[in-house]
Amino acid sequence: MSSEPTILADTAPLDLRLSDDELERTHQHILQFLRDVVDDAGADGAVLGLSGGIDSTTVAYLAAEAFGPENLHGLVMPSVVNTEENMSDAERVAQELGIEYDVVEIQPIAETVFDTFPEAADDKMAAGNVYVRLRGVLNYFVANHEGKVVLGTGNRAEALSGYFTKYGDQAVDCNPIGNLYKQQVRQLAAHVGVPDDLVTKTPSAEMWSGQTDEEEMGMDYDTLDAILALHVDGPLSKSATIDHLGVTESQVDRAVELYEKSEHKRHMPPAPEPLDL
Ligand SMILES: Nc1ncnc2c1ncn2[C@@H]1O[C@H](COP(=O)(O)OP(=O)(O)OC[C@H]2O[C@@H]([n+]3cccc(C(=O)O)c3)[C@H](O)[C@@H]2O)[C@@H](O)[C@H]1O
Ligand SMILES: Nc1ncnc2c1ncn2[C@@H]1O[C@H](COP(=O)(O)OP(=O)(O)OP(=O)(O)O)[C@@H](O)[C@H]1O
Ligand SMILES: [Mg+2]
Repeated sequence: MSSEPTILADTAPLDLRLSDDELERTHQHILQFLRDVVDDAGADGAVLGLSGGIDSTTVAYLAAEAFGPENLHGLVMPSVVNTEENMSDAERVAQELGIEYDVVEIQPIAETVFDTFPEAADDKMAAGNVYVRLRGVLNYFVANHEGKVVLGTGNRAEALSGYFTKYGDQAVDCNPIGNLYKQQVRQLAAHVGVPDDLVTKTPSAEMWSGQTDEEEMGMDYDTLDAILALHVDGPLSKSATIDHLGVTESQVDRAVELYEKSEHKRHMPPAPEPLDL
């Protein structure tokens, strides 16, 4: 007997989208969250990296609304792995919102790092993580100097699947959209006025040329969101999840694998238990 569900195989993935009322309440809740983060830190606004992708664009729109565009500083940080389209979209976002922004070419900095261990530089994952971590260094360089906090752009699907670089794009002071699954981020993006072409753009971590999140993770975000929400983050068993969503066993296994392998990224680094000395 095949383990592939037949009756439910063509059903749409679980729709996690919020109602209009829920969406607006979420919007206001995040605005208040952002104001509280800045106030509690006694900060003079915030810094964030702008990639031209939906997550950073949505956070930029929310932050500009929460505490004013004059208090937001965007950093666009291109290297050889970024497309010109994404980098010009990132600048377009900053210009549209009227926020201060700088374009910082990080390729020369990355080359200095790569020269230290040339064999590691040929490892696309290790090298890709260098770009991500360098952006974190620059975000904090500016934040320290300007008395600002660093805004994260991670969403719930990324957090649960560990789809981020440890101490790279994870190195932030708060995650305003951290409770939202990717499909909810898309919904909120449209709600706050993010241009359509950015809402529908294919998600990419851009750690190497041509990378797409969905190809690397092995499924589209709607499917990943749904498996995470129902099974990893929710009450359904594996077989019930397969039946309910019409997904394959290997897709559920893959989502669980991503979750379990990244457990270490969701905790402070452990130290040995205190000894009874
Ligand atoms: N069990 C364990 N306990 C404690 N530490 C453990 C560990 N396993 C690995 N580690 C440590 O973690 C390191 C691996 O983690 P890490 O350095 O993060 O690297 P890794 O998880 O291998 O790669 C990052 C992943 O996140 C994706 N990403 C990154 C950045 C942005 C985005 C995006 O969506 O924009 C996506 C990227 O495409 C890739 O799939 C190991 O080298 C080791 O130091
Ligand atoms: N070239 C870049 N310049 C500045 N910041 C960047 C750049 N690339 C990535 N980032 C930062 O790293 C974050 C994580 O990247 P990620 O790809 O997950 O988000 P995104 O690009 O905003 O959206 P999407 O996931 O849809 O591509 C970005 O939101 C952004 O803050
Ligand atoms: Mg991206």
